[in-house]
Formats: sequence, C-alpha cells, structure tokens
Amino acid sequence: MKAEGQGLPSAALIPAAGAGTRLRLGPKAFVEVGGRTLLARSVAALAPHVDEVVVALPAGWSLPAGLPARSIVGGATRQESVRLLLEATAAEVVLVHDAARPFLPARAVRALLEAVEEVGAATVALPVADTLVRSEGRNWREGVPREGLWAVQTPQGFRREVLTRAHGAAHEEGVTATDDAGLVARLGLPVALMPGDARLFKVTTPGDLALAQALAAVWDAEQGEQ
Ligand SMILES: Nc1ccn([C@@H]2O[C@H](COP(=O)(O)OP(=O)(O)OP(=O)(O)O)[C@@H](O)[C@H]2O)c(=O)n1
Ligand SMILES: C[C@](O)(CO)[C@H](O)COP(=O)(O)O
Repeated sequence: MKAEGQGLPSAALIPAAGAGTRLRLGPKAFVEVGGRTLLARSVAALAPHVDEVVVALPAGWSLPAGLPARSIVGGATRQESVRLLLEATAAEVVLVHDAARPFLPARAVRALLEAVEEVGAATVALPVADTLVRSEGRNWREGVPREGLWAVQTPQGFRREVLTRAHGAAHEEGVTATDDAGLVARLGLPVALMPGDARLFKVTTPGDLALAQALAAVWDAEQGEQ
C-alpha cells in the first residue's frame, strides 16, 4: 500500500464480476496467465499506489487467499458493479480498473493520479491507429475519419464526488455507458486523456488470452528488474 499520510485517501476499485462469456472459460478474473490470475495481477499492480483495494466478484466466488484486497458481490452489469464498489469505499480518490487488463504499468497509474488531482477525472487511452469503417453486414461505403479518436482503456481515476454524481445521474436516468469516464463526460465535466499502453489490452477473446500468455513471461521478467 502507499505510504501513510501521502495524498488524499484513495482506493482501487476492480470490477471482476463478469461471466467471461466471450472467453468461454468461466469468470475471467480467475483465468491464469503465466501462473497468476488476471485478478491477482491487477490487484498487485494497483495495491502499492492506494490505501485500499476493493474487488467486485461474481456471487458465490471468494477472493483468493493472500490478495491485499477485500471483496463485495458485483452487479448484473459492469456499470452496476462499479456503482456498488463506489458505495463500498469512503476514499476521496478512486481508480477503477478492469480485472481483465492484467498488464498495468506503474507509470500509467502515477500519471493518472496526478491528472485526477488536477482535473478531477482522467482515463488512459491510445490514439486509434487502424482504419475505421462502419458496416452493417459485409458491405461498407465510407470509412470513419480516425482523427481525434481514442481507444479508451482502464484504469480511470476520479475524485469521489465526480464519479458519485456521474453514476447517480446515470442510475436515475436509466443511462448506460461502456465505461465510467463516459458517464462523467456526458455531464459536461472534463476528463483528461493520459497516455495508455499497448500492453494494457483487455483480455476479452481467446486470441487476447493467447497474446497475454505470450506476454506474461516478458512482463514478469521486466517487473522483476524494476
Ligand atoms: N456484471 C459485470 C460485468 C463485468 N464486470 C467486469 O468488468 C470488466 C470488463 O468487462 P468484460 O471484459 O466485458 O468482462 P466480462 O463481462 O466477464 O466478459 P463478457 O462480456 O465476454 O462476458 C471485467 O473485469 C469484468 O469482470 C463486472 O465487474 N461485473
Ligand atoms: C471499460 C472498458 O474496458 C474501457 O475500454 C470497456 O468499455 C469495457 O467494455 P466491456 O464490453 O464491458 O468489456
């Protein structure tokens, strides 16, 4: 955990309650790469930077022994799991991070925390590098200009009151978004975009898992050197 008395009380909130439908190996947070679960890797990456780590798990699942975290039961959607996590902490600064993104550089966490202090809300993201098209079925006529488009990753960081307001408004209005920064942005509040990392990809499909298996040994060796 971070040094006592350093900065505002902070928490890492890890939604890990998904079913892993696209990966087809059961709840994804418990899938292993390089001998450690996705969840253990995400917790270990965040714990040194915050005062506490809270994880949302699927009903009936427990936190593996030895993880520096506590758990709650998640909701039916990612958005609901994050709302429940937020209710479960009193921290003034919260970092929300998908359990399914196991390779999280410390540099990204530090940059995010600084941006939250300055702006109130921030997310890591990468500029889109591929050509984009909108298609219904096989045929498409026009590409989508990619200038100004970003692929948003996690972690995302917020002052507590900002995220509470965003989730409260979404809940009341029945609005859903694919991430928490989106819920803040729709209120017209600023969200800083901080440099993400190609290795921060989300393990979503079997192809992603193969990539993660290949990366794990290199990643672990690099972390050992730091
Ligand atoms: N009800 C849910 C759904 C998702 N998540 C979490 O949100 C993150 C991103 O979601 P995703 O990659 O979509 O995970 P799953 O929902 O497990 O995947 P799928 O959509 O393929 O079932 C994951 O860490 C997942 O565990 C959650 O906490 N609660
Ligand atoms: C939150 C997120 O990881 C940001 O890119 C993403 O939106 C989650 O999407 P999912 O379909 O719930 O995995």
